Amino acid sequence: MRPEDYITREGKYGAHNYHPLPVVLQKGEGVFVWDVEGKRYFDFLSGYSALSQGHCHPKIIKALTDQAQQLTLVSRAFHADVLGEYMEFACKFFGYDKLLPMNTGAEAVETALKLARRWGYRVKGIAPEHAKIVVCSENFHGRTITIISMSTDPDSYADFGPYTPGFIKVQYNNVGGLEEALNDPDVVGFLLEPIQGEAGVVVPDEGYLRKCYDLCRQHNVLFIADEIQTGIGRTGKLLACDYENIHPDILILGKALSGGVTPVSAVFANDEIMLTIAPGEHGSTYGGNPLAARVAIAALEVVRDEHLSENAFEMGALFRSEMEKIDNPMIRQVRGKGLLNAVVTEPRGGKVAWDICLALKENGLIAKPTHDHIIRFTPPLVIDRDQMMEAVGIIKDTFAQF
Ligand SMILES: Cc1ncc(COP(=O)(O)O)c(CNc2cccc(C(=O)O)c2)c1O
Repeated sequence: MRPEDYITREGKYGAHNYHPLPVVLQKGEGVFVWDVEGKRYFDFLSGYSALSQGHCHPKIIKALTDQAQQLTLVSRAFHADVLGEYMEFACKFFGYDKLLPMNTGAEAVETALKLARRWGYRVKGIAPEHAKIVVCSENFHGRTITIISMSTDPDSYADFGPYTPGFIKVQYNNVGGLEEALNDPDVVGFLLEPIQGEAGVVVPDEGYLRKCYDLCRQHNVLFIADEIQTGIGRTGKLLACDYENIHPDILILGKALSGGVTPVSAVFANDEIMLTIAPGEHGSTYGGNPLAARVAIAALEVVRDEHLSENAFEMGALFRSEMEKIDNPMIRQVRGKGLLNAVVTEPRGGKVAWDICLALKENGLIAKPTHDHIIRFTPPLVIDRDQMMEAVGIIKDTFAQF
């Protein structure tokens, strides 16, 4: 089959809920993927930061295949030997009393919202049905109806109403907006991304996170960090919150928690919050399944043992310094932290970011625009200096074509 035949078949039998770049991938290893015709590409999207450990990392794949021949699922009706091992390992890894295991990021975000509301009623003492959660403009936390009820992006929420109530929207990176919102005594939590991923790698001002955290402390409001995209080494620290020495009351992780091998997400909190949910009040069929548990342990061990946070910090600095050398009127800004970076482009001569991504693909590197004009560059954190310089060369040569 030709690549276009694969694409046609997907379009014939699949929902049209994505607009992928016209490339059909068949194999992945480390920072590279190969298409059905055997052409190699640098993967500079990494499954939107899920593949931080690289494609098909041998240690994670071994954990998957070993466990797959042992025990894959028992449901939570029974115990499984590896679940407690994973819970202890991950809780100590991130410094929390407990975790609640789920599968997708959206499920973990929904879980965090339920924990915050439940804590608000049972601990803070908010009147029933009155709990409110503050969220940020241009947020992206997933695609469920409650989550898009928090969104300020019409592409996410239009014609999916009626919407879930109980959210106050404030301007991201604006401490005053949060301060005003926290005057409402019914607020139980503040949910944010430490760096906004889908908004186009929007990095808030230095000190923003710390000021918000301190305001939440002053008002007995839970600081809820969605680190699904920024977490687990992506920004050059284990968590983006580490840049400002903040320990979120509720931490939400997903994506790289399983190294892109199987859906694994988790919500971390200490007992005062986590134990407000009693047996039978929340969960999921696959949440915490033995396969997920074994894979997640391996994925975190890779981040630790291969020093991926530190590598992301160094390679990210190299990437941004090289990008800033490109003298091209289409480049308006280069921004990011660690290996969560983006190039903000300007349309020129009828060409836009999509055209640049098509040309990058032809030159052996795949990346995708977000919001039309922002190209996100997020390679696996295992990328080494030589690979980074080769990829930067492709990007420079491509911009030279525009
Ligand atoms: C910060 C953040 N929070 C929550 C989610 C939702 O995770 P799940 O997708 O696993 O439910 C994300 C997801 N991030 C993300 C980024 C780009 C595309 C897509 C997509 O839905 O195709 C998702 C995310 O980036």
